[in-house]
Amino acid sequence: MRQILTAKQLRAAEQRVFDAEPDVDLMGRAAQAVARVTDAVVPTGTVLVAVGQGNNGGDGLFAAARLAAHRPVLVWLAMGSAHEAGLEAAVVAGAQEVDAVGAIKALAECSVVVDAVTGLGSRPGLPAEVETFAAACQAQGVPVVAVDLPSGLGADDARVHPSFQADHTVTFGAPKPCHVLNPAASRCGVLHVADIGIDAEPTMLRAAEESDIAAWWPVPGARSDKYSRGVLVLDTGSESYPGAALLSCAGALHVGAGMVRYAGRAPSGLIMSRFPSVVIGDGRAEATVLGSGWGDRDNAESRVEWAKLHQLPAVVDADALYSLPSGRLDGWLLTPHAGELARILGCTRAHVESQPLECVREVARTTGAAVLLKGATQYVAELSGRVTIAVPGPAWTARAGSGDVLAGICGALLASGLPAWKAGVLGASIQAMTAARNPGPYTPDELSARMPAVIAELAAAR
Ligand SMILES: NC(=O)C1=CN([C@@H]2O[C@H](COP(=O)(O)OP(=O)(O)OC[C@H]3O[C@@H](n4cnc5c(N)ncnc54)[C@H](O)[C@@H]3O)[C@@H](O)[C@H]2O)[C@@H](O)CC1
Repeated sequence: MRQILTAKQLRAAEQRVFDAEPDVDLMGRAAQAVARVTDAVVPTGTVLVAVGQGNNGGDGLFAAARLAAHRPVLVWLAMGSAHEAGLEAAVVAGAQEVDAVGAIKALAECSVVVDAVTGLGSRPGLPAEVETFAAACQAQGVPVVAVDLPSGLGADDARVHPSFQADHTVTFGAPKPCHVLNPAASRCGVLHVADIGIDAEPTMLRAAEESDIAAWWPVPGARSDKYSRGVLVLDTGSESYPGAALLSCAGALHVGAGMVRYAGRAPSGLIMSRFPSVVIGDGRAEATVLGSGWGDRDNAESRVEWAKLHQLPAVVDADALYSLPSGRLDGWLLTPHAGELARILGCTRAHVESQPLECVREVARTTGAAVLLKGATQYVAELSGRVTIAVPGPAWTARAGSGDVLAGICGALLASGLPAWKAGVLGASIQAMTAARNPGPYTPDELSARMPAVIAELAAAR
């Protein structure tokens, strides 16, 4: 599990290191990591280091000094002044200074640019000259290694602003929100988290890794049976949208539900012809899935209320999200995408996309349910405000039907006895991981059929 630290938290962690060891050279360690990644990404040719006036520029200058020992290095003091000791070290090592015009001209011969204009202290956006330079790097296809974060982004911000588009970003101690929240994360390229001796303490924002998914996956044991593995009732699909019923069955069955009952309105013959192990009708169950493919169902409220009355943990998806019963929904998992979350909150989709953490936490706080916000980055918020980001995957899954499969997956995991937040994180992650291992435009049901192999791989790795 990776802890994600805000700029303030990282600075506090840094201060603890300085308090314990006042002479520690964190900047030297940061510079070493930047130089190492730069050499690994583009081993030869001229390096152009764009430098700002703060400590991020200092990292860049000490990295320039290291690089100048074995390859040509140019430095551009983009904000006029710069970290004095860093500049001296770079010049002594042989780095050549260029001005703004020289920096743009030099791009034609450079093999890599190091962006050390701003880091943790970054205000969003760039001065015009730097913005022109950043655009020129991209237009000319010169690879960019960003120090801590692509200058122009805000460390704690999901939004994009005029910024560098990095191919690689070297950050220190722990990822910051901009490295994991989209769309900002899409400006970071490959993220390298360098250990410079700063410890990341547990925070309210963290990112799950494949090892977590392997450790948490509910693998049956010698004494397991269909009931102990969990019975799931699917109330999904409708006459208008029978496909959603099939897709939720596919999701639930392919991640190992002990038993799936189908109690929705799609024709039972259709379900049986595709999934003969499904039992038709209500009955004993440990969890239910509501809403996928309901369309404009007339008794939506009463069906959702029914689950609450029977204290049946529910995955609430799609249209059922607008029929939530009053009171706390402890143990439930809501699975909205950004548009659905916006409708629940009464705000715009753009607002949800620019403030995903705040929005997903708000719905978890007001309902008591865990909330899985689906999208390019998938967040699971709990009542406590803790947010776990699921393992990311490729955009191949961004298509109709993926959400129906995901609801079935999460339902099976909920029925197995997992807490709702964990069912959400595991469900979103297994779909993403399966897509990553099977790149291509597989349909959501085809992809679900490949999940058992991924789950077997995870189980074998424990
Ligand atoms: N905090 C830590 O634990 C460590 C920090 N280090 C480095 O220090 C950095 C933080 O240093 P600082 O606090 O000096 O902050 P920055 O170096 O990020 O930037 C602060 C300076 O940039 C200017 N600035 C802010 N936004 C700007 C913008 N959009 N365009 C142009 N100029 C802008 C500010 O006026 C200020 O002078 C980190 O990102 C990292 O690179 C490392 O040396 C190692 C450890």
